[in-house]
Amino acid sequence: MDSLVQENGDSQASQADRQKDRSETGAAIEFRSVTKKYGSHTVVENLSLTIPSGKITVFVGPSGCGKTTSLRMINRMVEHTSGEILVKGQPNTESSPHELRRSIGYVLQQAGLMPHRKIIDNIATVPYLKNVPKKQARAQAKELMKTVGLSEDLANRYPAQLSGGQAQRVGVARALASESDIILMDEPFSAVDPVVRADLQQEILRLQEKFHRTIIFVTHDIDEAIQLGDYIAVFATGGRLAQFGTPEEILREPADDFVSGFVGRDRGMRRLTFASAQNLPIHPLEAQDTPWQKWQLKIKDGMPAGWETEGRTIPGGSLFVEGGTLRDALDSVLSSPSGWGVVVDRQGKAIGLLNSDDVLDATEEERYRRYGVA
Ligand SMILES: Nc1ncnc2c1ncn2[C@@H]1O[C@H](COP(=O)(O)OP(=O)(O)OP(=O)(O)O)[C@@H](O)[C@H]1O
Repeated sequence: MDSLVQENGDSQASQADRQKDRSETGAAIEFRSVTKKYGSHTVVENLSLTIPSGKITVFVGPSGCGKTTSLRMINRMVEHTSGEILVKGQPNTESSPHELRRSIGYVLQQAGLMPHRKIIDNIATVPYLKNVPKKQARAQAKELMKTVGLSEDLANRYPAQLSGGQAQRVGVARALASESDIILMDEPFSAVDPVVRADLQQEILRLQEKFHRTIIFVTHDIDEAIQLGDYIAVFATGGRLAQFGTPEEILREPADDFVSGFVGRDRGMRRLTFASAQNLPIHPLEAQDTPWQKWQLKIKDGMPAGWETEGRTIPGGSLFVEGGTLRDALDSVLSSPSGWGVVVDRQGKAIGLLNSDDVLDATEEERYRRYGVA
């Protein structure tokens, strides 16, 4: 298993500890020296990787680096050339591709819904195949529609009558209906616009808190990987696993130039995603409300409604939802026209203000805590 976290600069001891943790929580899937070739072309090279149960593991990397191939080898949609893939401890070659596909949920980029079947029947596909009585399967599918935030009114529509985001929710509901504890997701949100995508990402995190499935999620977007992954496997061109670790580990200590290039120049900003903003002082809303200040926060029905200056109202910046990260806090002060970040509660009501000096000091403290030097 040395290649699991190869070259990532961690001490051998901490690698061993992490590996131990994974085996204690149970490995859902294990790739053992797996290679995939098409003719003489190697698309996945000697992949060794342990995917822990009940967590989201993201495969990320540039186009053509073998992420989808690696995902598909799990349920034998693609057969590996050499090595071994264990699914819950059993070599996947011991089950037929047919069995594997029924027992492992799969969500595709275009949701992969059957166009001539109603939404409810699309969701109930696997239960039908398993001979669950139709009435029961449909009742369960309706429940799942609620779970993934879809209105029951959509049950009798056809896939072409849904938006991209709704179709993806149906895809997720269908994967949950299979009651599989392993779900493969291949770029499921790449075809929807950024706002819907952010909603769907939140939905996955919410569902995961409830269901604790083993999710393997493919994306080429490092931000999506950081947002969703408990663990991230970074693939490099040529089907090589460049690094495996938590998002924080990968941002803090990229294993090589390829990984550091891939995680990007603004990885310092991304790292703030893992720093809590809980110690930041929240100033009262009145703090900026002084005659000598140019800006005044407008509030309507308790919600922030922009900043007023010299008789003009200017839309506010991003809001800092209480309990957010240091990255959210920094964004709220940088994007606010007044330089004050607006703190809201979970219902969106304005409850206070962040001061930019406090936030910048906190980013310095975070660096100090991490590296031990100012
Ligand atoms: N059936 C096939 N026959 C030959 N080559 C293939 C086949 N399927 C995939 N490949 C090649 O294998 C490599 C890896 O493809 P794969 O789809 O796994 O990459 P990926 O990292 O998922 O890329 P993307 O993000 O673009 O989907 C690519 O060079 C691709 O052209």
